[in-house]
Amino acid sequence: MRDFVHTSHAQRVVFGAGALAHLAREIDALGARRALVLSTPEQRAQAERVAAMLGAKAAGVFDRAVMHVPIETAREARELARRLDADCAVAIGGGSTTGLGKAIALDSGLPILAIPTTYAGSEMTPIYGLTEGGLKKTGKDVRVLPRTVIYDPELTRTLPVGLSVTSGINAIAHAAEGLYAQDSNPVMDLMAREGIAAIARALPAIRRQPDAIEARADALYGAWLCGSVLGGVGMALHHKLCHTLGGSFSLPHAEVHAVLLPHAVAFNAQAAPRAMTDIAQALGSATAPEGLQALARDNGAPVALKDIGMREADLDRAANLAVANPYWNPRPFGPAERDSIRALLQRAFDGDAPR
Ligand SMILES: NC(=O)C1=CN([C@@H]2O[C@H](COP(=O)(O)OP(=O)(O)OC[C@H]3O[C@@H](n4cnc5c(N)ncnc54)[C@H](OP(=O)(O)O)[C@@H]3O)[C@@H](O)[C@H]2O)C=CC1
Ligand SMILES: O=C(O)/C=C\C(=O)CC(=O)O
Repeated sequence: MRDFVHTSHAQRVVFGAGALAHLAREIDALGARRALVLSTPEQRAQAERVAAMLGAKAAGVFDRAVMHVPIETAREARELARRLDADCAVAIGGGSTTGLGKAIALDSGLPILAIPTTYAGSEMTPIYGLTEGGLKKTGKDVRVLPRTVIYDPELTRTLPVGLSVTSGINAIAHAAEGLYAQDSNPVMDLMAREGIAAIARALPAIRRQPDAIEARADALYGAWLCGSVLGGVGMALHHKLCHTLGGSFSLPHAEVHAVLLPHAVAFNAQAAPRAMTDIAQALGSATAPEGLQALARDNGAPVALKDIGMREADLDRAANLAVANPYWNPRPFGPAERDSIRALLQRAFDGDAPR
């Protein structure tokens, strides 16, 4: 048994088909009076339904959430929360909406109740992202950690199959990197293995029948576990590459995770053999990188950066950016490994097998 330190986060999780019905009870349990409901513009109708469920406890709806939380949007939402005298925020949607809630909490300490409708996992982490002047910055602050999370698989039935698959792999990425994180521990490892296995069995079932509630529940359960791993331990090479390509080249978040994960894991294979065994076993595959690429390909997700908007001419700059300020990784990837990272990105660009 390794020595380890584990910090538990205080969060309340309400899980189950139809769990949204407990929303008003959960607002009371938070000790809040007036909730600002957050959503993307496209999910406004759903946010209004949530506000209607809250009745007098709803302070209003702010429907401007977009990916990567532009600072201007965060400021507008903070100001509205102040003007409406909201004492909590309800974020219903994917990681973009949760991220907006976090931006409000970072400034004001307002408690967040998150109702995730994708598998991104942000609701379980104290990590926030903010984009200012075209640059995305991430940080950690326990104030942004949602206090309550309502996981209702009914709300994910409408998530398109393509997004379900890439978002599920986004969640798996948290667990995979958690297994080789510098500060990994046996509790996080358990959650990571179980989370990967739950999502790996859910995605083919969702592809066959997108509104199958059992499969949707499995995927959301997996997202909870994998998100908890991201919230509990550090990120490594894979997340660094995704943040570089998402933040500086505007590639779509979940898709970039789906394409890069097999390649980042292959890069780390020799440095993290125990994690490789765990990932492969959870996927039921011969090796971790093969299993991850097969999970994407067999379920119709993209496997090449060239298919999700990356320009080959930008690969050099992407490699430079990624190695300039590296995250800890079991196999270091600073400026001295720049050519290996450039080669990894080329394989991911072409959709080659990971190695
Ligand atoms: N801080 C953290 O710990 C983490 C942060 N993130 C951040 O979260 C963002 C990505 O999150 P992600 O969830 O992938 O992206 P979004 O929240 O942008 O959601 C992706 C898409 O899913 C659609 N959608 C969401 N729920 C449903 C549903 N139930 N039915 C139909 N469509 C739905 C949205 O549609 P529409 O636009 O119509 O609403 C949107 O187009 C990034 O900014 C990333 O950095 C991700 C993981 C962890
Ligand atoms: O890459 C991820 O899925 C995890 C973390 C982030 O996206 C950080 C953020 O909130 O921008």
